Amino acid sequence: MTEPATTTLTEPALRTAPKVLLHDHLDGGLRPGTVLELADACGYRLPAGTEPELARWFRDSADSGSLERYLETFAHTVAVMQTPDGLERVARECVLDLAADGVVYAEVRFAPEQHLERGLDLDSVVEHVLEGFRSGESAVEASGAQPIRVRLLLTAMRHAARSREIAELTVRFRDRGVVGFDIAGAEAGYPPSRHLDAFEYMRAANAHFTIHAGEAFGLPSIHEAIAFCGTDRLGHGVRIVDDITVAEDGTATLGLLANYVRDKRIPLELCPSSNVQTGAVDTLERHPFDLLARLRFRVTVNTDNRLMSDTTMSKEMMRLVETFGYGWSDLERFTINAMKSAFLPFDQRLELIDNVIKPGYAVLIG
Ligand SMILES: O=c1[nH]cnc2c1ncn2[C@H]1C[C@H](O)[C@@H](CO)O1
Ligand SMILES: [Zn+2]
Repeated sequence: MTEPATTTLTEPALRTAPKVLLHDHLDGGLRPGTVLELADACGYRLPAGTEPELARWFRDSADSGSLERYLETFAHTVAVMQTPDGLERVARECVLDLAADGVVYAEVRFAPEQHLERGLDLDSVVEHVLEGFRSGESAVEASGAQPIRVRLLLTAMRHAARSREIAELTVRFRDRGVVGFDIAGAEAGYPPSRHLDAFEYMRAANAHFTIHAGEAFGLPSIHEAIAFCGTDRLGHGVRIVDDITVAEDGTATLGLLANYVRDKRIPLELCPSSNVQTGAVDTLERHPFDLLARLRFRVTVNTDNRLMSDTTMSKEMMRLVETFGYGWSDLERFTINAMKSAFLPFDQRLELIDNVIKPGYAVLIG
């Protein structure tokens, strides 16, 4: 009897592998064609008039080397997500696009406070997005494709002052598809401890949250997110590498904070392409992903903003494969890391690991 052969690791093969996505912004993942159509419908002026031009505009503008300038591009996606139809369509297409890429579980986030410009209130903004998710999930199921589960995280903008309200909104919707809370936006000058009462509220409610930290700003921001705010996960957290010294012979020495993050298995939501675009790292080759993976940090692979980075989960994984030489077993480990770190109840995480992820990679590994 011949051994089953290992499937060659190509991008099309990777699209068939079960993938888990923890860090993806709803307003960073629109289809360029949808941005154009929605802008047309509401009379909003965009910086480009055709799909390829607009796709390129987002990617090039996001390639700025600065988080602040990267974030400016979101004005154009947020502008077309102000109506029930706009929100539902974007949410539905997000689910369809992730499913087509082989994602089996995703936590997608957005900031409801940015979608009130045309009279919607916070609760209805969330309801429309959840409706779009449900519609997308049903369409995937009806098509006979591999099912996908998509849950929502609610983000508060760190420069604003609505985090407590958004934390309460998260808890209000906890049984209807919202599984966690986050803060995002420019990091420098807006430390996570500014939003302490929101995090204390979440902890008192036994509810989950993640914090964008250690992206544009270094260790102090990660320290605050963990020690003062009690975050469950780190959004990016890539600058934890500043607390690791690597000697010429390759031996790594971890500082107190890096040790704590590794000991406590605090998940790192790493977003390789986005990190290069915002200047959090110089190049993909110099991304600490591989060092952190070898040191057995709880690393996960994420897209951050599929439109701005012109990426997908399969592309992000393929870039890591090409840069660091990973094989199927590594990708399976990163996927299981992500599933273990999801804000779903434990039994559902286990079920996806045992019944979907492991069997999926077993076929590919051969
Ligand atoms: O990588 C990021 N860092 C900080 N903030 C971000 C990042 N990507 C997107 N955002 C912001 C811009 C969006 O409008 C907001 C909510 O999704 O979150
Ligand atoms: Zn992000």
